[in-house]
Amino acid sequence: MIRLSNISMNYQGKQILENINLEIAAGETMVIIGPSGSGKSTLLRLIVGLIKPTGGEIWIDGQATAGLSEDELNRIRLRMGMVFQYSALFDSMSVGDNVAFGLRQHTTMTEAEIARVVNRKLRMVGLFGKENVMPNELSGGMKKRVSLARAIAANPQIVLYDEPTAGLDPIMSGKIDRLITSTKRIMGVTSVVVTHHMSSAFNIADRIAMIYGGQIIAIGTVEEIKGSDNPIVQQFIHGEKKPGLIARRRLKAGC
Ligand SMILES: Nc1ncnc2c1ncn2[C@@H]1O[C@H](COP(=O)(O)OP(=O)(O)OP(=O)(O)O)[C@@H](O)[C@H]1O
Repeated sequence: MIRLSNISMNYQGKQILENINLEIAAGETMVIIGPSGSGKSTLLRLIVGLIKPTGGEIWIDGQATAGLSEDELNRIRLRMGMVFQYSALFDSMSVGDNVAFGLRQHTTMTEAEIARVVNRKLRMVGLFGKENVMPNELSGGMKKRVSLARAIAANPQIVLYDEPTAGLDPIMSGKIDRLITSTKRIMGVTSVVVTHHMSSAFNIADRIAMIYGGQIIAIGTVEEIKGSDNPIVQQFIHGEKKPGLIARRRLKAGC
């Protein structure tokens, strides 16, 4: 389980997140939506421990992360895998070496064991036999899948996805959505997914949280979010421009 308690985050005095409270149950897929710059990626980086909050506490499986030693934090990080925006593969390494990277760094597995895991994870994401291909030979969708294979190589309990379908066509986006869902089903992972694609959000989410103005302004199941009476949420999920401005006008006009 992931619990954020009164999380705040400032960058150079600019408040990005303010008193965020969020609980994500084990095995749940939580999708985070919100306008560009609202702090969605920041939230993921806080959960994975790449940055520290300026206020509040983060709990992973009942353990508060503040005050832990670097060793203890590393043990928690090993239970998480992250699929970064733009895939973030190492261009000079083959697909197989990219997937093996964390296993070589953080485990005592033999090369033969690592090769078996790489093989299995590439099969899971539909890239069986692509170990020796270099990243620059792959399409954007294939890179995302390698990135997912790398994220799940060490059998994490939590997988964080930063815009996994950005820049992909609808067919490949659908494929990635199904992979996120099958990874949850097969491995039982807890997933946190940041996306701009509402169709993806609706396909994969157990619950959706919307960040706006540094706060979570709505949280609920797909049906609850679709039926939200918050005009900002409605404008965002229907893709209208300038949600804040239009919403304020509508609220003023009482419609
Ligand atoms: N390291 C940093 N230093 C200073 N400001 C930062 C840093 N990282 C993010 N920000 C700022 O924090 C705000 C939130 O950024 P973040 O990337 O979390 O938003 P986002 O909702 O994920 O945006 P997008 O949907 O465009 O990816 C932005 O205004 C961004 O410029």
